[in-house]
Amino acid sequence: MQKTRNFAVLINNTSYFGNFINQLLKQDAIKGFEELASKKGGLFSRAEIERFMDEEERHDIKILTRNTDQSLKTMSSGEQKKALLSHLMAENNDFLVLVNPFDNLDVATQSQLKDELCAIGATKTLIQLASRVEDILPVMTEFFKLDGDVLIPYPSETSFWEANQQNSIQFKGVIPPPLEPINLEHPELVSFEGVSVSFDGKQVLDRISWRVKKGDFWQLVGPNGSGKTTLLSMITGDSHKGYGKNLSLFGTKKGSGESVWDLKKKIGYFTPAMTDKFGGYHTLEHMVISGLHDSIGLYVLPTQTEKLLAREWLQLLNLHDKRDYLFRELSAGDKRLVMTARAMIKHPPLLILDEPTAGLDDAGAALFVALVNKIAQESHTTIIFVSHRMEAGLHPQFNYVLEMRPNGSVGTVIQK
Ligand SMILES: Nc1ncnc2c1ncn2[C@@H]1O[C@H](COP(=O)(O)OP(=O)(O)OP(=O)(O)O)[C@@H](O)[C@H]1O
Repeated sequence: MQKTRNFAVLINNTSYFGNFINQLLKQDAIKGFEELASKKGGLFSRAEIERFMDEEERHDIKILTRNTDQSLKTMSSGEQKKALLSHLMAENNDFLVLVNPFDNLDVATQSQLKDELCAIGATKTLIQLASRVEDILPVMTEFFKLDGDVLIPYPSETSFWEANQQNSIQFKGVIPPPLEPINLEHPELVSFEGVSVSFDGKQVLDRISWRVKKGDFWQLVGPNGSGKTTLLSMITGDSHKGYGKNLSLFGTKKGSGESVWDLKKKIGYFTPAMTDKFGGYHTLEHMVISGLHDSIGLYVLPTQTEKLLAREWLQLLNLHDKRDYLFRELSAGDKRLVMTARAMIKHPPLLILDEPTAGLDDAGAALFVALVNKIAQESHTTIIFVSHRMEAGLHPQFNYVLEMRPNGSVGTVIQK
């Protein structure tokens, strides 16, 4: 029997992969992929999950979650991906296009999905678009790179790997200081003491005790569905689950006076979803300055001092030449650097980065990690970095590891 041909397509933050995917799914003939013309394909991607989520929320149409009462939105990333994959398999497609299939997944779920995809790839053609070379499935037989909208074929697997090695990256310059430092009296920013959380009678977190102090650098790690987002949303005030629990933020017991707005002033927050639905018709300069006004995008005239500070940040990020570009014109990697500068410009006591490298290519992730390490070294800001992937090169002082148990996740501190 002839071996199935599977196609790896390396993408980076300047690849126009939307067009390529549309052509594949419209059954057009694409050079190098001719055998797929007139075949039926399915799409396995984050955007597809979001499309189904929209269907549920706006039109009340449950497709991926037909067999459960839970909504797609409240499922963990792993649960959402499983639901999409079984839907695609039931559709009996001839081929599947996978877009960064392992993003947002913890190590164990990644490895399960990897096994499942390799098994599928033995009989069904896979086209894997990958931003990270380490994600490329071992069943791939054909290798391409998508540069802008140009598909570059590699004559062999070896030539592909040789051409795509990574080098380490450094920033030049220092982290610009804040306009007005925010002074905190209390040395402890976050203190969970035996906090448990349940949803619909099912316990998700079991007696969490976690203390985060001034200047700490933490990585929060845990499998999909272990409760990382739930923990973070109690800190940022986006979940009411923290009230009535033994949780103190910046020295004040949650629910005893401080408004969510007061809390948000002390926290810089970034997660890639923040800009997914954002039009981005603001210049880079205004985006960075907007962090001083707690908005995304600037809706007031900036002062000269604010402009000077934004200039320093953009110079550090090597984006000063693009200061008048619109945010939407940037690559995904550059957008995240700008959003981090925006979150960091006032040097908040706490900076939370929720899966900030998901979907970035190797170069983009390495640059992002270098910026976070630099912020940790050169500022007094406490960092909580959430990521499933042990980012090569990230230097946290501690890991807070959530481990799933039948009665909810328990947490362990690991000093690095
Ligand atoms: N509002 C909600 N209603 C019902 N269940 C919920 C709700 N929010 C979260 N859950 C459930 O709680 C568990 C923990 O979810 P959470 O999103 O905090 O995990 P996570 O570690 O952030 O996952 P991931 O890494 O996939 O994002 C999951 O089983 C999820 O389905």
